[in-house]
Amino acid sequence: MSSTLLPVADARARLLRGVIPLGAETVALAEAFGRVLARDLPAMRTQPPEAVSAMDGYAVRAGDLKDARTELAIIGEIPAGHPFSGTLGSGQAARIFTGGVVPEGADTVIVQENVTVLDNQRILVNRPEPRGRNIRDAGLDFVAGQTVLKAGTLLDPGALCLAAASNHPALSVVRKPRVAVVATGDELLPPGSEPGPGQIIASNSYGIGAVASESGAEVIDLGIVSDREVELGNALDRAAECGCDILVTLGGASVGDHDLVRKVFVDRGMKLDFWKIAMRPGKPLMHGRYEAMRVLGLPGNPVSALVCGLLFLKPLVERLAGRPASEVRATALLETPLRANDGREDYMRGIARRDADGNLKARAFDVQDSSMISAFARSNVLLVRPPRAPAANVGDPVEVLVIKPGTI
Ligand SMILES: Nc1nc2c(c(=O)[nH]1)N[C@H]1C(S)=C(S)[C@@H](COP(=O)(O)OP(=O)(O)OC[C@H]3O[C@@H](n4cnc5c(N)ncnc54)[C@H](O)[C@@H]3O)O[C@H]1N2
Ligand code: MOO
Repeated sequence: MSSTLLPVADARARLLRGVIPLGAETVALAEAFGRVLARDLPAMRTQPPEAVSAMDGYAVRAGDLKDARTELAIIGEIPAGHPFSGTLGSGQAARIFTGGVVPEGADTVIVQENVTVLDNQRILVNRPEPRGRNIRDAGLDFVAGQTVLKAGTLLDPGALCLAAASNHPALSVVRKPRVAVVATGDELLPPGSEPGPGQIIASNSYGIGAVASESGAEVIDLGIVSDREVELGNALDRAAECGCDILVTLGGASVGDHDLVRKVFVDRGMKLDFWKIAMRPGKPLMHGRYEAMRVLGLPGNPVSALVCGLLFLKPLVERLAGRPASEVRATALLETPLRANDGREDYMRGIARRDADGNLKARAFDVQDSSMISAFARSNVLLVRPPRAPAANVGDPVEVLVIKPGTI
C-alpha cells in the first residue's frame, strides 16, 4: 500500500516549487525585529560623520611629540556633540572625550592615562604616540550611499542597530505570511473547558500556531469547527476572506466517514495537489490551492500535526517570509537499536545528547504513538528513518532532525 504514497522529499519539493517571498510593506524600526528586508538598504549618512576621538584624552599634533615628554598648552574642551571651532596650532592640545570631533590641526589623541596635568592650562605628554592614534576616521563604519544591508537580510539586533545608525526610521520588509489555523472535530473543546463524555481539549492549534509564528507568520486562529460540511466550508470562506496566504486545517484528513476536509474543499473548488504521503506520523497530509490561498491539511493526531508542521508548514512560511530555511539536521550514533522500517519515512521522537567525548548520541522513545504529546514535548530530536531502512544497532549512525537546537 505504501508504494502508492508520495515520498516525503517529493511532497516537500512540490509544496515549495516556485514559492517566492511575498511583497513588501513598510514598518517602523521598532516593529522590524525578526522581519526580512525587502530591498537593499543604503546608508543615509556617513558614520562617523567626521574624524572623532576613540578615547577620553587630548587631541594633539603628532609632530609636536618628538621628545620623550612634551609640554603642551590646552586651548579648549571637546565633548561629544560639541565640536571645537578653532584650529590647533603647534605646541597646543585640546581636551577631548570619546566621540568628540577631532579639531582642525590635530591628528592624534593621547589617552589621558598617558598625560600628567600640570595645571588647568598645561599638560605633560608622557610618551610620544604615532600619528592617527585613537582617531576614528570619517566613514570608518559606513559612508552615505553605501549598501549597508542587502535585501533578504533577517533583521536581527545587529542589523537593526545598523539600519537605525544609517538614519532609517522605517524599513521596507517582506510582508508576513498570514496563516489561518482551524481545528476540526466534534470532540474538541478549547483549553479551560469541562469536557463531557468523549470530548477532549483541542491542543494542536497552539503548537501549530507557534510553529507558524516562529517561522515568521502572522497567525489567525479560526477556532474549532465541527465535522459538518457547512462549517468546514465556512472556515474555507473565512480564511479566503481574511486574505490568508495559508489555511491550515487540523484533523479530518484521513479516510473515516467524518474526515471531510478534502471532500468539502475539493467540492468548493480547491485544486488538490497531493494527499497522503509516505511518512509516519503524518500519512494523511494534504496540500491544495484555493484561489490565492494554499491549503495545508494536517492530520488530527497531535504528534502527526506537529511533525507535519515542522516538515511542511515551517519551510513554506519561511520561504514566503523571505527567511532562510532554518531546519537543522545532524548525524548521531544510536544508543538503542531500531527495528527495520517499512515503506513510510519515519520521524521518531527521541533524545539526543553529547557524550563526554563530544559525540552526538540519540535514542528513540520505546512508544511512538502519534497521539502522545508528552513524548513529543520531551524530545529534542526526531530520528529520521528512511523507507525500508534495515534494522540498526547501537553505535550505527542515524540522521536526526533537531527540534530544540539549543539543547545539543
Ligand atoms: N482506516 C484508517 N484509519 C486511519 C488511517 C488510515 O490510513 N486508515 N490513518 C490514521 C492516521 S496515520 C492518522 S494520522 C489519523 C489522522 O486522521 P485525521 O486527520 O482524520 O484526524 P482525526 O480523526 O480528526 O483525529 C485524530 C485524533 O486526533 C485528535 N485530534 C484531532 N484534532 C485535534 C486537535 N486539534 N487537538 C488535539 N487532538 C486532536 C482526535 O480526537 C483523534 O483522536 O487517522 C488514522 N486513521
Ligand atoms: O500518520 Mo498517522 O500520523 O501515523 O498517526
